[in-house]
Amino acid sequence: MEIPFTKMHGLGNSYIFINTFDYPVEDEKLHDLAIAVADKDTGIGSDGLILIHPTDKAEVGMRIFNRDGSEGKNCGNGLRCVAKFAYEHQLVSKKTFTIETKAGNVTAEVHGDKDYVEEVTVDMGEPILNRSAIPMKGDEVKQVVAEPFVVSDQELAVTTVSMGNPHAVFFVDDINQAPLTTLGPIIEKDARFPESVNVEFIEKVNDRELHFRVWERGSGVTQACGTGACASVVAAILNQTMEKAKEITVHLAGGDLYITWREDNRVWMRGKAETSITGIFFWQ
Ligand SMILES: N[C@@H](CCC[C@H](N)C(=O)O)C(=O)O
Repeated sequence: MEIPFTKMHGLGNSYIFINTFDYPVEDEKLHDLAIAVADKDTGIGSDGLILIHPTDKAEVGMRIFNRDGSEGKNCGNGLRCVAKFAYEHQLVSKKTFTIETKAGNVTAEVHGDKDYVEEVTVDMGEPILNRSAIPMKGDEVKQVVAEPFVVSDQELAVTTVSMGNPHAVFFVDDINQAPLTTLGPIIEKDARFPESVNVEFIEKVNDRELHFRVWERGSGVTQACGTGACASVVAAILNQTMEKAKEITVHLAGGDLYITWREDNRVWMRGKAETSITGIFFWQ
């Protein structure tokens, strides 16, 4: 198969995008295709695969597959890239439009023009906080905030947030010492999270800034995670270390995102999206 693709990234969180308006791909091939394109040696190299697809539920649809071929329900960096692609390729004509995800519809606004969209703002919707909806095992509570969490003999405190996909957020004193590659993969697969979990470590810099590192479910360490940055700001506010309705700058490994948890309970994200390669992927 010769598959036309575009490689895009949000702050270094990179995906291979296939425009299925022009090039439909059969469902049963997507798991293997995601693994194939993501492979840096025999494929293109990325954190996964994203389909930009037609839908009657929104102006454009997005499906995201992690590096291991598993499907995620949401992807903040992917959404900004899909919005940029859709506007620059004239799949949509207005600067504000809806995108369908497996976690529901979101509204995106592009900043720039048809030749070059530089930034995108996305209304990421309301965070989901009930333990059972994360999902996380244990007695039902409305919010899991700074709950004791022992893993590999270490006593941590976890705050969990779903942005349509599950996140476990941990505060650290020094982001450079965060146990990303040691505890990240263990927490991802911890039995308390029946659907696995994305793992974030955050360090508060001041009332308006956070340092952030992520171990993503299905992809491992990535340079950035948009839903993770939203979840981390919600977690910081739930822990009463930051305030609602103020824009927080999240410093990710690949750059900055600007996140606000508004008084109406919706989380807004603003940040860059970039195109790096277009080409043809040859797949046997
Ligand atoms: N990188 C993404 C999230 C991708 C999906 C995630 N790994 C999952 O399985 O939930 C983002 O920018 O949000």
